[in-house]
Amino acid sequence: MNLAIIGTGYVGLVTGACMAQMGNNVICVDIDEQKIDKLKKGIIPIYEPGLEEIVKENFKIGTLHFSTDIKEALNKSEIVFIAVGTPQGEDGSADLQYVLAVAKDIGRYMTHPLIVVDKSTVPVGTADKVRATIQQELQKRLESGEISQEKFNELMEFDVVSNPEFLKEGDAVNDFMKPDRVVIGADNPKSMEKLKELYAPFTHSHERFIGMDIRSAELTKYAANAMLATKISFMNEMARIAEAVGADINKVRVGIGSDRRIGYSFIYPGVGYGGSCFPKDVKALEKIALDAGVEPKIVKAVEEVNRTQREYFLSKILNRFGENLQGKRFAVWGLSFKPETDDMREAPSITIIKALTDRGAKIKAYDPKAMEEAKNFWLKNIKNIEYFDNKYDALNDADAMILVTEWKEFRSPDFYEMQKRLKNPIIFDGRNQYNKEKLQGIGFEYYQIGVK
Ligand SMILES: NC(=O)C1=CN([C@@H]2O[C@H](COP(=O)(O)OP(=O)(O)OC[C@H]3O[C@@H](n4cnc5c(N)ncnc54)[C@H](O)[C@@H]3O)[C@@H](O)[C@H]2O)C=CC1
Ligand SMILES: O=C(O)[C@H]1O[C@H](OP(=O)(O)OP(=O)(O)OC[C@H]2O[C@@H](n3ccc(=O)[nH]c3=O)[C@H](O)[C@@H]2O)[C@H](O)[C@@H](O)[C@@H]1O
Repeated sequence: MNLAIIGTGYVGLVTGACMAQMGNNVICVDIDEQKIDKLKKGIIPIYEPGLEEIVKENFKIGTLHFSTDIKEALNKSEIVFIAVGTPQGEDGSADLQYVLAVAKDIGRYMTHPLIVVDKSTVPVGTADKVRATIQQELQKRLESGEISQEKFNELMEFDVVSNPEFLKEGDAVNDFMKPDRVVIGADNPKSMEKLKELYAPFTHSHERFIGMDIRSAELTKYAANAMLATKISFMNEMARIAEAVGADINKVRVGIGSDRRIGYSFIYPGVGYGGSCFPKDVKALEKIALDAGVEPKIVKAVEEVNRTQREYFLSKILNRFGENLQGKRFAVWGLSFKPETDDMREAPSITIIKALTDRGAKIKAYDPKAMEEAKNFWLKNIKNIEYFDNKYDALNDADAMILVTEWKEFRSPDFYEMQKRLKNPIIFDGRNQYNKEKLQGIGFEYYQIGVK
């Protein structure tokens, strides 16, 4: 099929590349000219495992195109995906300005009735707003004489469908290619059939294809993210309880995860969830509920536990070194919000590094992929930070090492090399990566989450 994907970020680029890989003809559109120029030169603006290969391959064979011209892209397509950002607005709700700007463009430039698929995470009722925005633009075109009544009637056959995306960064291509499910919210059976056909190669059988009404599909996305965030906050609260009563959260995790009704995934305690989605989506769901007159007690608590989890981790460092950190140096391993990505949005490392440098500490940072992002943007205003190309070099003369992101290369480091480099053999592990007995046995002072 001929597809246009509007917004070439984490979701748009992965969707475009994977759709092209399955034999569709795809045009990826973005308003960011630099991004599109880079992509045309084969430079992938984000780090996402496996993405570069399929982008280059499909670009080369001509199934994947990049453009800043939405008009032309709409002209050549039968389905258009909206995959632009929906950041947190001032009152906590999702900011729809980018989605509605695309809807406006669609109404303005559509030359035949399109199926408009909303892939961005949006509040319940947004599909209606997208539909209304497109209709308004068509009406204007009719009134100005740009299109005839006949053409207007034809264009009004367009449809809006909800298709929330569930991929996670760091494994996005895999998630898109082999999804647990594809959710489509559509009122029109013809659009539902079309989307079923488009997604058939990804869902193999139709069992993974879940069709529903639009509002349920929109809410499904928030419910999924909030449920995953709830699991994490629950475990972070449990970790604090475990530590207070002298239990070991690592053992408790295995003890409960073995119950298939609970499962092992998303029950890893840590420094709190970050990233571009959980924080904003939990907040947006809270707003959706309040606007609908429902008090979202669990959702609020999930957010509160997450916020205070970073403080709980920080307090371990402050209890050990005191509130005044003048003259102290800390090596930080891991800056991105999770492994296998260079994304720094809402990364716990930002809060932790700011809190330490505000108290006078110097930071020696290392991350396998996110250092450029950190240096040029997210940690740009922090003076007392130095970046190293090697995880061991960051340790030299540091008072302690702080592990914030659990990249694979941190899993089994050379502890003797670490001891040689560090001023004090002290580790604050925000992701429970190591064995306490083993580390203590070789002379480390080791602090982790949920273990005294
Ligand atoms: N990042 C993720 O892992 C996931 C994100 N989502 C949702 O998908 C949506 C997109 O997220 P990301 O890909 O992370 O965002 P992003 O910020 O990486 O990319 C958005 C892109 O849209 C472009 N854009 C903005 N306005 C435009 C316009 N009028 N025309 C064309 N392009 C425009 C921006 O320049 C940017 O390149 C959000 O609603 C997010 O909540 C859903 C699932 C996973
Ligand atoms: O809507 C979205 O954008 C996406 O949000 C998350 O994906 P993502 O944020 O990319 O990454 P996750 O693997 O979910 O991690 C989110 C945060 O939770 C933390 N986490 C995760 C799992 C866990 O057990 N413990 C934990 O602290 C991670 O460190 C990270 O900071 C969801 O997993 C995706 O399904 C969803 O599509």
